[in-house]
Amino acid sequence: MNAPQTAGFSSGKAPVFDPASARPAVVARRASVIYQAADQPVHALSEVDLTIRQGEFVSLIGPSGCGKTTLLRVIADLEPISSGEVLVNEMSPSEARERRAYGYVFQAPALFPWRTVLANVMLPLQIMGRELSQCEAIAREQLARVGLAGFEKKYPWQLSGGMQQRVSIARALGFEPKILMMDEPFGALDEITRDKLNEQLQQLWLREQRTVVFVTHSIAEAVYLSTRIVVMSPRPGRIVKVIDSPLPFERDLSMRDTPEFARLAQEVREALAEGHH
Ligand SMILES: Nc1ncnc2c1ncn2[C@@H]1O[C@H](COP(=O)(O)OP(=O)(O)OP(=O)(O)O)[C@@H](O)[C@H]1O
Repeated sequence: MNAPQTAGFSSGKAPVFDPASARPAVVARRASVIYQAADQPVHALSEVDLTIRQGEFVSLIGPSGCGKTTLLRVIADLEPISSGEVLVNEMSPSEARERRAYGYVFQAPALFPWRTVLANVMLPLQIMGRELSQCEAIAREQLARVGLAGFEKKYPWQLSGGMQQRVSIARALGFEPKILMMDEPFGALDEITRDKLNEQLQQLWLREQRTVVFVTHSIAEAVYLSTRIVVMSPRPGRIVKVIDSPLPFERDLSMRDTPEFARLAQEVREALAEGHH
């Protein structure tokens, strides 16, 4: 794993995770998921071993059907494992879910069209039983963090796709989850919007030091955002390579033109190709 890179942080800003001392947020040991389909069982995940440390930004990348979403769902207690073990903050995924460890952002923003932007972000906090004024204050703060101050009274359908996705990120961050799970959150967006959101998400991660598990099909996105890239392969769904990023924690989009970025992208591409054989 890489040495912690703290250069460039302004004073008073804590460095992002130190791999040497960070505790494991997620541990999977020989975790398998077999779906019982009508004709034959589907090995969606086969003996996956993976440790994700607190504060890491980990991307899962691989071709369709390699088990990325299944792995995300297993970690978030949305899918049981058939065998093996998964621990989240040293608890079972269901215990972690009860303690509201997760924030989940899906490919489609999944906002309620009849609720305003503010009311959408407030909803999970209200369900948790927080006081209304507190819910509103937190929701306003989270919206400001994703650059949506001033849009509180709008309805989701009055916003662009990228803005809607920022609302769902604000909603997921509202109850301060320890782990942010993101399943291809920007897959449906145009490239320019996607670049902008990638940049904002990277800055958010840098600021908040939250653990992020991120599913993507895009090599460039995985390389730009991640501290570690998990390359997966289908039939059966498995991990073929885990790549530590040598890039510094502070990034901007121009970094994509550097030789280091190109080298890392090439390494991911090769691992994906190997997994296809
Ligand atoms: N509920 C289910 N019942 C049966 N098979 C399933 C179920 N969910 C997923 N699968 C199968 O398990 C495998 C892994 O699916 P999964 O959605 O995790 O892959 P993925 O890598 O996220 O794919 P994509 O990139 O297309 O979203 C696939 O072969 C899929 O068809």
